Amino acid sequence: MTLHLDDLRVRQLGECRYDSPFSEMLSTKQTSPHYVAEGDRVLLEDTVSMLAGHRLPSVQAPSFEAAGPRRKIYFDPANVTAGVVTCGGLCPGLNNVIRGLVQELAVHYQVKRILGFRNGLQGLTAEHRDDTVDLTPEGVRDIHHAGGTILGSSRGGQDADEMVDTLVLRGIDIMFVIGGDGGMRAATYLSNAIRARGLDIAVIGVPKTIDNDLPFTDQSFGFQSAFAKATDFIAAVAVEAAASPNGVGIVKLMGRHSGFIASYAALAANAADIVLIPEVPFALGGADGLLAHVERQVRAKGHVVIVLAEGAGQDLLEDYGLARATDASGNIKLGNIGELVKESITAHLTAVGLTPTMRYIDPSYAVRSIAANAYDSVYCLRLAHAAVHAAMAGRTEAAVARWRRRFVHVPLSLMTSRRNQVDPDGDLWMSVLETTCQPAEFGPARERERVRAGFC
Ligand SMILES: Nc1ncnc2c1ncn2[C@@H]1O[C@H](COP(=O)(O)OP(=O)(O)OP(=O)(O)O)[C@@H](O)[C@H]1O
Ligand SMILES: O=P(O)(O)OC[C@H]1O[C@](O)(CO)[C@@H](O)[C@@H]1O
Ligand SMILES: [Mg+2]
Repeated sequence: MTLHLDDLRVRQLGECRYDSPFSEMLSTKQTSPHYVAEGDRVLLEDTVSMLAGHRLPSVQAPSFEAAGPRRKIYFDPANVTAGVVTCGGLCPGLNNVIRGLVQELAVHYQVKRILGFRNGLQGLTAEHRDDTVDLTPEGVRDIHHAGGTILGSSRGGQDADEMVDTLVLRGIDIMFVIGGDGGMRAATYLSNAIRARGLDIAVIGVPKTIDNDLPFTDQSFGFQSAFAKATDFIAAVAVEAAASPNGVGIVKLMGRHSGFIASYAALAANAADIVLIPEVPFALGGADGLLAHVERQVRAKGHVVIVLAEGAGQDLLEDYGLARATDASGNIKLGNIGELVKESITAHLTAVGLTPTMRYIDPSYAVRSIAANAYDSVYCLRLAHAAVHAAMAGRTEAAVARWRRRFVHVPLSLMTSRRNQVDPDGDLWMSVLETTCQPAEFGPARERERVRAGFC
């Protein structure tokens, strides 16, 4: 997919006529390594060869609008009502983002009315639209200490027109949607329905997901907290496996289509012998298969530690005739690859006279339900600030993201245009291979979905 400058332009509701509370502060600011001035842009690509590939002067090369406060804003803060919703799976930092949005809106822009819709997009249906929470700086003061979301979340589709009716009936001018790929898709549908009716409502997405599977963002918030927590479980399993005869430690982590949590947690723990992720298919049997490698590890070291993402090896489960079902949001329900790997290893090692001591942990919800760590807390707060500035300046159908360290506005359509995955040819996976010393492939090289490293 070749992206052009126009693909990266963000929609604006209209001319900015009101003075921003940040006007004075911005008057002397210029672009620096630590700041992108209003009107400047952030390049999509960051290598000389990728940039040169466009054969364009840098001002015409694909670039994102920089996020941040503007001197002039679109909405009159005195007349603004903002709405907030959190949707999809839990993720560390949801409460931090809610708190950041409320504080920025209320304290700096003096917005008086902020409504929290409950239980995800369900809260925007006719049935639930009046059951909102009034969000105030006092009310959200301490919420960032807790995991989850004070607003609740859910999966499952809602009618876009019904949701727009809710926004109109509740007088919403700005809607913040905090969600993953599904949430960004929902925000896009909502925006399309708003645009079709010619309404003056801004929709700003704040991308979240512990899977880190959203594109055009360096990392999604909560990811770092989640993989840090996962590291504890790998360390525990490694200790158990090392202290047991023929010890086999397995940790199954979330990661539906993307193995970022498994990869990062394995690198952080630096105790795994094998990492299995959805992006790299593997075979169980055969001289080069997973089971033979596990056997070699147990013979050589006396134990083995495996970290696997829940989405790994789903093709193997299909061989077992597993039906493909979907959840309420249309996401594929995965088969339990952890159980298959565990059972297969137990059977194999027993058959070769190495009866294993199995230590299997599936800490999924324990990893994503925690509060944000210090790094994510800062990140969430800054994303929230960027989201409020974007909305007050009349940007819409856009998400805020950090791209190559800078905060930027990304068109919603782009956020759902592809999936961020571990590139088997990229340097993250190379680090995993360097650390685990596992072979690049288990079994005959299989056809794998190519992950594109660049955008052109
Ligand atoms: N194509 C779509 N059109 C409209 N709404 C959608 C679409 N896809 C998802 N949604 C809605 O967005 C909400 C969140 O989606 P989903 O449950 O997939 O979680 P998510 O936002 O992807 O978060 P995560 O991946 O972190 O769990 C759900 O209410 C879902 O129905
Ligand atoms: O059990 P739930 O809520 O459907 O969530 C499970 C999914 O949510 C995620 O955490 C995020 O999409 C995935 O890693 C996982 O497959
Ligand atoms: Mg999702």
